[in-house]
Parts: sequence; C-alpha cells; structure tokens
Amino acid sequence: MMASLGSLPFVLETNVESLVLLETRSSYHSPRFPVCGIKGSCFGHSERSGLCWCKRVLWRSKKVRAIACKSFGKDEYEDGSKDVVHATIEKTKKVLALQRDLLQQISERKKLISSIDSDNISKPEGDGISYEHGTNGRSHSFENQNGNILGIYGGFNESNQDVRVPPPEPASLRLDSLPAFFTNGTENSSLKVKNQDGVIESSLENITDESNEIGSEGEIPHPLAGTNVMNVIVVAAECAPWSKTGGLGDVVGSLPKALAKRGHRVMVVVPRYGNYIEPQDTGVRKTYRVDGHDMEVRYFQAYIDGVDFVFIESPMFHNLEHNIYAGSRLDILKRMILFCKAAVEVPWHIPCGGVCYGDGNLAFIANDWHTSLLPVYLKAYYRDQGLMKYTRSVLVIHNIAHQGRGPVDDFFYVDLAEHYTDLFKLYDPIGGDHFNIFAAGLKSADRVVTVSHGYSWELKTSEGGWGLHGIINDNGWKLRGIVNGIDNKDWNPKFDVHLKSDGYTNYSLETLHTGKPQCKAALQKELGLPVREDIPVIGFIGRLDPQKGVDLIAEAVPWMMGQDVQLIMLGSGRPDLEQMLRNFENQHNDKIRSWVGFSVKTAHRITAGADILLMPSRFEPCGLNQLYAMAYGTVPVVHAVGGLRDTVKPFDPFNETGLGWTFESAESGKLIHALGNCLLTYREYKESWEGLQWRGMTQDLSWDNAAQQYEEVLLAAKYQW
Ligand SMILES: Nc1ncnc2c1ncn2[C@@H]1O[C@H](COP(=O)(O)OP(=O)(O)O[C@H]2O[C@H](CO)[C@@H](O)[C@H](O)[C@H]2O)[C@@H](O)[C@H]1O
Repeated sequence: MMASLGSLPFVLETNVESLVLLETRSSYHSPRFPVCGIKGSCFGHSERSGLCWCKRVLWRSKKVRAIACKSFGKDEYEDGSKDVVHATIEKTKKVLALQRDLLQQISERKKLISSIDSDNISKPEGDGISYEHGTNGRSHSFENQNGNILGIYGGFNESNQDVRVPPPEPASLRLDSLPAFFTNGTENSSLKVKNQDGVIESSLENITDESNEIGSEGEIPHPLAGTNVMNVIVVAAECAPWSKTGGLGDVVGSLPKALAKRGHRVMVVVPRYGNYIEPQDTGVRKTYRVDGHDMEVRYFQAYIDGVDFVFIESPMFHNLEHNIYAGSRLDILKRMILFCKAAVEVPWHIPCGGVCYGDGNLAFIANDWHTSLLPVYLKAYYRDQGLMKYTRSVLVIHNIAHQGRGPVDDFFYVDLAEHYTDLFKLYDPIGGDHFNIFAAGLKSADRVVTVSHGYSWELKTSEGGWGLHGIINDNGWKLRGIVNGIDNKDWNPKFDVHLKSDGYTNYSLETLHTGKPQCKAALQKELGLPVREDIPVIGFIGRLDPQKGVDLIAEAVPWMMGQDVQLIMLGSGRPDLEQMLRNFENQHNDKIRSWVGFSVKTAHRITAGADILLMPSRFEPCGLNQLYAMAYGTVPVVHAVGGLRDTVKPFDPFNETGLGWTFESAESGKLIHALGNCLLTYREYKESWEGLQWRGMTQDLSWDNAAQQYEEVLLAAKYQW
C-alpha cells in the first residue's frame, strides 16, 4: 500500500499495521514531550529527555525523521510540522477505524459460519433446491424462466429497494479460502521510506510486536482489495488445464487466481467436457429448457488455489474433451444457451465451501461470444424483472473475429421475449440483417474489457471491429484495455514441469547460460534436428488460422532456408494450413520440423529451447506466446499489432533498450527484414542479445497488475446503475 504523509516530500510504503503504529506512537505523546510531533529539533531533545514512553519509538523511527529533516530543510520542517502531524494522525485514525470495522465484520462472519449447522446451510434436496441466503435475514423465493422454484435470495433493502445496501458481502466468506496474507499478521508489516526517486532509504522492519498486537484483535489484516472485495464469477467455454484450445483457456485458468489473491471470492464456471479428476459431484441437479427440451444439468466442484471451479455437466457436453467446439453452428449455439442459462444461476445453487455466493455484491466476467449470452440472460431474465438487482456483468473480448453469427431466425433458440430481438440484430453490408450474439453481449454487459490497449483502439476501427465497431464505438465509454498477464507458476522456466525430463532442464536468469542451451539441444534431439548450439532456432506456436499470419511465414520460408537456421512449428487448426506445415518439413527435412497437433508439453519445450519466437499475426488482441517467450529468454519477432505492439518494445541498438523486433505491416518482406536484423544480432552482437534476454526475463509479467485493473472495472460496474 502506498501512502503519503500529508505534504511530506517522501513516500511511505506501508500497510495498515504500519499506519497504526504511527498512530499509536503519536497518541501516547505527552504534550510536555512533543517529541514525535516532529517539532523543532525534536530528535535530540526527545532522546535526551529520556522520560517519555515514546522515546523507544522515537529511537526506532529516527531515520524516518532524519530523512524528513533532510528533505525539508530545518525551517520548513519546523513551520509545517504541526499540520503534517495532525494530518497524519487524522489519516491514520481513519485507516484504523476502517480496519477495525473490517475486523469486526470478519469476526461476525466467522461466528456466523461456525453457527451454520446442517439445518440452515444450503444443501441439495433432490431435484429442486431451496437456499436460505441473504445478509438481512429476509429472503425471497422466485422461479426461473422454466417455472422452477430457484431458491431464495436477499441482499437488498426491502423497504428501500433503490438504495444499495452497504456493506458489501465479504468476499472471502469461506475460511479455507483466505489468502495467505489473511492469516499472516506480519507479512508486509514493515514501514519503508522512499525518497523522491523511489529508492528505499530506511525501513522499520524490526517492529513486529505492535503489529502483532494489532493483528491479534481479529487476526485478519486487510485484503489487497480492501473494502472493495467482491464475489466474482468467471464464466467461459474453456479453462486450462482441463480444457484449452488457445489463449482463452490460459486466461480463465489464471486470472481468477490473481483476483482471489487480492481477497475476492472467485469462482470459475466452465462446461464439464470430460471426466476430470479434481471436481466432485455436488449433488445439485437443475433443469433448463433448450430448443423446446428440458435438459438436466449437474454441477461438479473443486477448490484449487483459492478459487472455486464449478463444472456444469450435461449430455450435451459429453465426448467433446478433445474437440470442445465440435459440431455444427447450431450445436455449439445450443450448448452455449444451456451453459449460460445454468451459469447465471450458479451463485444461487452451488454452495461452495458450504455457502452460496448469492447475488449481492456479485459480478460475472463472461468471455468471448460463447458466453456473451450470459449478460443478456442476466438482464432479460433477472434484472429486467427486478431480480439480481445487485449483480453486474463484464464481458471480455479475447477475439472479435468469432461472433456467434447466424440467420435472424436463430433468435428463436435463445428463448427470449420478442422485444429483445434488437439486441441481436446486426446489419452486414454483405449478408444483410443477421443474428449476432457478441453484439447482444456487448450491449447488455455493464462493462467491456479487451486484452490490450492497442486492441481496444483497433476494435473501434472498421478494419479491427469486424462489423462490431459501430456497437463498440457506441459503447466506447464502457470499454477498457487490460493487457493479459501470465501464470508464472506454469510458465516459468525455473519450475516448468515439462523441462524435467528428456534432457531438458529448468533454468532461471542465473542459469540461463547453461540451462537454455541444454533445452535447445534437447529440443533438437527430440525432434531429430542436428544438435548445434551455434545455429539459431526459430519457433512458431499457434492456432493455424489466418489470424496467426502463417501465410507470411510460408512466403518467408524460401529466404529462411537460405540462412543457417532451424525452424520449428507447432500448430493445429485449418486442414490446409496443417498440410502446409507438413509440406515444409518434407521439403526441408534438415532444417524444419512441423508438429501438427495440440501439445502443451511441446509448446513449453519449444518456448524454452528456441532462440527466437516468430509471431507474424495479422491481428492479435494480446498474444500470450510472446509473453511466455520473453519469460524464457526467447526473443520475439512480431508484427506490431494489437497486444504485440503493446508488449514487445522494439530493440534499439543505440541505447540497448527494447525486447525484440517488430515490423509495421503484415508483409513477408517486412518480416524478413526484421528477422534478418534479429539473426544478425544473434550472431554478431552477443552482448546485445543477452541484454534482450535479460530485459525479457526480468519483466513483471504476472497477473497481479492486470488483476488490480480488473478490480477497478468490476468496481465501476458495481456502482453503475
Ligand atoms: N498447437 C498447440 N499446441 C499447444 N499449445 C498451443 C497450440 N496452439 C496454441 N497453443 C497455446 O495456446 C495459447 C495461445 O494463446 P494466444 O494468446 O497466443 O492466442 P489465441 O489466439 O488462442 O488467444 C486469444 O485470446 C488470448 C487471451 O486473451 C489473446 O492473448 C489472443 O491475442 C487471442 O487471439 C498459448 O498458450 C499457446 O501455447
């Protein structure tokens, strides 16, 4: 937590406990000894006096004040000191009060949880379920669109329903879900003083006795999200490691954990495509109508890394484990209708850790067109009917090129009243009026996020919006770009499980010189290429789709084959592009390897063993492979578009800055030029190369920063009416 002490020209990096310490010290000072009031030449005075309780404290915080004196000059320090101290004390009191309030709430919750017995806890009861939930003790039963009694909800003030009910439901309601910092009263308990350049000049790390005392009141310090903690439900068609066809799966597998780390209560809802090991049957059964048929769904649940994972099971999802988007357009549409209808009611029905999430202080995060119906259903079935009044939805655009388009008649399937047609209707200059699910989601969601700043700009253009730019511009006020992070447990060369066998090895920045060449040799050996340390290995990993610019690589292959390089490509997707990859390998067997298929292990191994990663995407909302590459000391060469432009700063040989090579337009000539410069640097300028690797590997690519930005979006949605 950053805090500034009134007008003092330095920054105090502290947390609540540290501020409490300041307050405690100040309040103990006798007026006779205003030593900690930073008054006059107080340091010597107070230390000399030796009479005051605060002497001990003063001695410990001497360095802090010394810096203050140094920065201000003595006169200024004397003149402004009193105000500064008062302001500090006031601020500190406020923080203390806030913390006490939170501790109080948490201890009340603790009591509540321990008093919940099998009679009043939410429990499956055969087919129909009734839940008691609500912060005000009142409850409301209601039915869903199929006429089922859904359960009971609460969370708003009946007598004045337009008034939002503070305080928010505590996000981390389940005790087993408390993040580490909840149970560690000393973590981050140091008070650090930074100068104006941000350099830490002094810290009071040893003062733990008082901070422990503070923690002992409720034993739970402030979550990172502070009082903004929310219940968050991420809904998506895929989630790594269970189901993944691309970057969406990665994001859904990792962003929720980062949100949970900030103190939010977080759930992921995904279809159960396979017989996964971790999730257990909750026993809950519900029925939803799809295309005139009642479809029963079951709910499986697992609690992993602070996140509740809920898997929705239905015969409609069976046998799709290895091809989750299999079937016709209508098959996929019907699956997603069922999934979204069921997902939106999960907070009522699934008692994670014994307690349902409920619909107060709740935000859904839907992802791409597949779950764009969720914001629509939330609006049409519930909020427009006066239900789920405090629930919000955020829609994340990972790729606007796939929109769930169909003929206007498809509206019949989504099971909505006629007046919602307009949400879905979109005019296309070629096809005329059509039905568009992404369009409806964008209009219905309270906030929209996309996965980079560059892409959020591109989406508003006719080239980048793929026909939805009009709607995106109309809703521009609710759009924000947030660059994806990476899961730095899964994608970390130091811990990567795929580097533990077959001659590969884990490595870090310190062991880069030996670890990476070992991985390169293992990769060459595994794929049957000549094992040579001096030859640059160029990698490509991606869905074989025109988006990824594989055609540009194809055009550059003749040039590449004239160089002393090896090219390793991993991809699956469009059959003609898969065949193209196979042909490359057949034609240049001594230099090219094409792995056609989906192999997470091979993706990790290429990322570790290659020297260069090629990403000539025609458009790229964010791109994860270039981030993974940089974390592994592999230098990216990318088309400067969308998230690739945001994340790969071009190498500047004069100033030795930048992270890789970029080219400005999707042309093979430009790709060849950039790759040529990259190869030259690899061969001739080893120090520059190492600098590129070093800068790439030392970046903070974690989800922490992005999670904080998502939190801001969730909050904006929460307070939007
Ligand atoms: N054949 C294969 N075998 C194994 N692994 C493979 C693979 N092909 C791809 N992958 C993996 O799938 C992921 C691809 O992620 P990307 O972000 O690069 O692209 P994608 O276009 O799928 O995602 C969309 O969503 C993400 C997330 O928001 C955005 O970053 C991106 O720009 C947008 O197009 C990576 O983890 C990669 O290793």
